[in-house]
Amino acid sequence: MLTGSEMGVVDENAAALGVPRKQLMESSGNAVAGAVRDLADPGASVTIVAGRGNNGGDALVAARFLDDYDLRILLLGRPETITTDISRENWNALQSAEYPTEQVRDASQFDLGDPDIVVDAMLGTGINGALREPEATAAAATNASDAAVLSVDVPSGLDAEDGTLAENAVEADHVVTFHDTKPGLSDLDAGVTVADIGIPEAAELFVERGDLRRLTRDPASHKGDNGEVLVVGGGPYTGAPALSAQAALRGGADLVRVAAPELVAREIQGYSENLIVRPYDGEMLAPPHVDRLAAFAADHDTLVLGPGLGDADATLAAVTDLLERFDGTAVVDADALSVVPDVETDADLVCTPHQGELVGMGGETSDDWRERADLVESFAAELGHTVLVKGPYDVISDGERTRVNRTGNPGMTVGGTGDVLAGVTGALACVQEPRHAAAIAAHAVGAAGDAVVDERGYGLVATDLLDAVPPALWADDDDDD
Ligand SMILES: NC(=O)C1=CN([C@@H]2O[C@H](COP(=O)(O)OP(=O)(O)OC[C@H]3O[C@@H](n4cnc5c(N)ncnc54)[C@H](O)[C@@H]3O)[C@@H](O)[C@H]2O)[C@@H](O)CC1
Ligand SMILES: [K+]
Repeated sequence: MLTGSEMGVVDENAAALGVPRKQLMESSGNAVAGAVRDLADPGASVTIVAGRGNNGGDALVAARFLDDYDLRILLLGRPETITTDISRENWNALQSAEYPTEQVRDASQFDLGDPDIVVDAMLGTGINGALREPEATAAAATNASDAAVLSVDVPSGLDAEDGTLAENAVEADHVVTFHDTKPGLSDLDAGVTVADIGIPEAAELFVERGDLRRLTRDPASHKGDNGEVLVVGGGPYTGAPALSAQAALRGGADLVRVAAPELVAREIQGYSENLIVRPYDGEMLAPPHVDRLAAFAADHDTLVLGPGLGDADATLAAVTDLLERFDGTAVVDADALSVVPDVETDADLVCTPHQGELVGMGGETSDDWRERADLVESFAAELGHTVLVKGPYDVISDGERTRVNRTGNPGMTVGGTGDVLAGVTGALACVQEPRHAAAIAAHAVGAAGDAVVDERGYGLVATDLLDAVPPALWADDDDDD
């Protein structure tokens, strides 16, 4: 099952793979026509009630496949108010080809007549709230008629995010939905058909720009609403935690703090005035620090644990202890990864190993990315956490669902890029499910690296990625919806 917004992600991923939505609309329309044929023989009267969005567009396409039926095509509203280019193009095609179209300029003009079939294409996944006019009147007339009602994608009035049905929704007898079923459809007293509209499986497997649609930023949000990240790192190394923390800021977090040993805290602060550094005594993380750190960590949305910590026994013991006392989301990277297989924690972990670290954790790898994807999935299931294995094809899995990211380039084998990835993942995990955070971060950091190399060639360094992360996350690349 896919929600309406998940469907938007998949559909834009399909476009990124070269299968644009207009092609999908053609398939959807064909599927709608097929469903009409299943209900009545040629010659039957079919009234298409089309809204102004892409749901209506699907039915406008269907009309061209139903030349042997007695058609009426009603557009709810004026053609100038059609909301998408592809729907408008399909409307214009019907005009040019002299199909029997009519415009319903306001609800009082709506006359459904007495057709054998009503194709309900008023509203699909783009609905918001109860039906407004003229859809409300059209839905009431549809519900009152004796016609068989075939709804396109969802009955108009069904919210495909949560499956709730508006009180004035269309009462469908049949639904032809696209690609996958939607929330709420199984509760209806209607026959539901799922039509394959030619979305490649890769649109769900590969992380593509459609995944960036999950990122939203509330215009009314306040400092903190977009995430507070605590980076626990540093000791033997200072650059790594500074990179992760700056990357978390570039990844959209509001507040990023670094907890680091006193010995190196000033040095870490010295890299950037954007960082807030909280020192703890000594020169490396050790068990006596955990009490204070655990309390501090609880005030943050996510923890990024590992960058530059080193692998001293005392440090790893402290990492274990900290994870056992934490119940939020933690991105675990670098030396901290080695404790994960044995740790008992209520936290949701996102582990970000490269293939060497994966093997060190007890996972298996393979040169073949498909095989590796399967291995990572099993390993994530075994751990009970999300795993992002870095490589030319990054594999992200929570043990049940597995994604593959293909951005990035050989210039990114340089040190520090993993710290950047951990930081961006930590930021995104403040506002996304862990698996989405990891997938989007892998995609964006890889794309940032690609942008830097496109511009300047190889020889990139990790700090180059920082500036390139925001456009890779938020640049609006949307073509047509
Ligand atoms: N996303 C996808 O993968 C695909 C989507 N397709 C179709 O596109 C549909 C979604 O299209 P859109 O996003 O354009 O949205 P819709 O066609 O569902 O509706 C959008 C329009 O409805 C208006 N509207 C919203 N709430 C309303 C309410 N309560 N009362 C009256 N009007 C309201 C909006 O202002 C907007 O003009 C899907 O349901 C499906 O039929 C297909 O063409 C193929 C692929
Ligand atoms: K509909």
